[in-house]
Amino acid sequence: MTTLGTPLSPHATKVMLLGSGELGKEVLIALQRLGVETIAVDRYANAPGQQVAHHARTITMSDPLQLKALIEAERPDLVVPEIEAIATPMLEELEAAGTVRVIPTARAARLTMDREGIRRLAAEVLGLPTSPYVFCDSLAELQAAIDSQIGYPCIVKPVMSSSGKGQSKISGPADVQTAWDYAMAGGRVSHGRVIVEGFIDFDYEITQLTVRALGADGKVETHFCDPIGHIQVSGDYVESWQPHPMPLPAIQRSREIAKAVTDNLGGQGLFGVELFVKGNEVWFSEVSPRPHDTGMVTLCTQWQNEFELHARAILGLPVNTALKSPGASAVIYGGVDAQGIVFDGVAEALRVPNTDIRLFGKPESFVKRRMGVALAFDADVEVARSHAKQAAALVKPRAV
Ligand SMILES: Nc1ncnc2c1ncn2[C@@H]1O[C@H](COP(=O)(O)OP(=O)(O)OP(=O)(O)O)[C@@H](O)[C@H]1O
Ligand SMILES: NCC(=O)N[C@@H]1O[C@H](COP(=O)([O-])[O-])[C@@H](O)[C@H]1O
Ligand SMILES: [Mg+2]
Repeated sequence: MTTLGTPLSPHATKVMLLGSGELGKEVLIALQRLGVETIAVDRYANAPGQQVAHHARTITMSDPLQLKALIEAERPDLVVPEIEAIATPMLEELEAAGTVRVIPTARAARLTMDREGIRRLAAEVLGLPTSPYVFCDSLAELQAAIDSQIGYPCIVKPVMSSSGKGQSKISGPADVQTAWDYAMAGGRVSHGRVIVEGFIDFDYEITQLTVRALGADGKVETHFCDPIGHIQVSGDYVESWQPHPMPLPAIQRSREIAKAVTDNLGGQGLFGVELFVKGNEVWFSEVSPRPHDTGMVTLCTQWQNEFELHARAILGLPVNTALKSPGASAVIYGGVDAQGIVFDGVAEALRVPNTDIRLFGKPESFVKRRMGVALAFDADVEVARSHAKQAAALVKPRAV
C-alpha cells in the first residue's frame, strides 16, 4: 500500500530533486499535484524547478560533503537525480546506510553518471550492440585508438558531459587536435578522459521511454511508451516527435534492448533509452535513468507525460503510457548571452494551430542554452512537426 502525506506537515512525503532544470521542474509539478513536499536543488539560484518547489537549495552537487550534509539535514523519503554530475558514490553510501532511497537506485545513478560505466555495462556485461569505442586519457591515446581500431569518421565526447557539450565529429586526421581541445573545454567536471566512438550511419534515432513501476502484486512491471523520433544538432536535441513510424521487428528489438538495460539498472522510475536504428538493426547509445529532453514532446502527446510517469512510478503508483495524440516538440534557444531576457512573439506562436509552449524561466540566457520548447499535436505527426517548428521560430528571445 502506498501512503502519501500532507506537504509542510510532520507526515509529508518529501522528495528531493538533485538538478532542477526544465525536466526537474515538470517532475516537481507532477509531484506537487500528488501532494508531495518538494525540495529543488541545483548549482545556481532560481533554477527553473526551484521556482515551483516548496524549498530551494543551492549547493555544489558534485561535492560529496555538501551533498551528504544537505540530505542529512532535509531527510527526504526519496532523492531523485535530475542531472549526471552528482557525487554518486556518496549517494551509494547513504543508500547503503539506509539514510535515503535514491531513484531509480544509487548504482544506476553512478553507472550513468559518466559514459564509461553505462557503456561498459551495456556492451561488455549485457552484450548489447553499440558503436565500437575506446576510452582515452590523452591526445596521443586518442590518435592511436583512431588509427588502430576506430577509424574515420568518429565521434569524440568527454566521459562526463550531456546535451552534446564538448562533443564533435572527426572526419579525418586534421580534426583530431580540435576535437580533443573541444572535449577538454566542454566536460562538466574536468576529467581529461574522452570516449571515441565509431560513427553509426543510422537511418534515424529514437528515444524509447521505458517505465519500471509497481503492479498490483507489488512487483515491478516494465511499460513502454511509443517511440520518440528526434533530430540532434551538435549532439543537442532540436526537434522530437511521437510516435516515430517503425517496422515491427525494429520496435521489438528496441524494447528488448531497453528491457535488458533497465532490468539491470533496476529500481522504479522512467528511463530514456537512446537507440540508433538502420532497417531492423538497432544499436544502444545511452540511457537516462530519468525523464529525457526529447521526451518533452509527451507534454502534448500522452495522457500521462514522462514527468507524471516518473512521479507515479517512484511513488509506487500505477502508470498508463497510452498515446493521446501524435505530436512534436521544437527547442527555443536563447540566441543571446544575457540575464533576464524577454520573449517577443509568444501570442503569434500560440496562434499556430494546436500549439503550446513552455518557457523554463532560466535566469541567464546563452546563445545555445535551451530556454523553452514549443509543442504541437496533430493527427498527422508531420503536420505537428511543422507547427512545432513554426511556433518555436516565432518566439524571439531578446536581451533588454
Ligand atoms: N557513435 C555515434 N554515431 C553516430 N551519431 C552519434 C554517435 N554518438 C552520438 N551521435 C549523435 O550525437 C547525439 C548526442 O550524443 P550523446 O547522446 O552521446 O550525447 P549527450 O551529450 O549525452 O547528449 P544528451 O545528454 O542530450 O543525451 C546522438 O543523439 C546522435 O545524434
Ligand atoms: N540532455 C540533458 C538535459 O536536457 N537536461 C536538462 O537540462 C538542464 C540543464 O540545463 P542548463 O545546462 O541550461 O543549465 C538539466 O537540469 C535538465 O533539466
Ligand atoms: Mg544522448
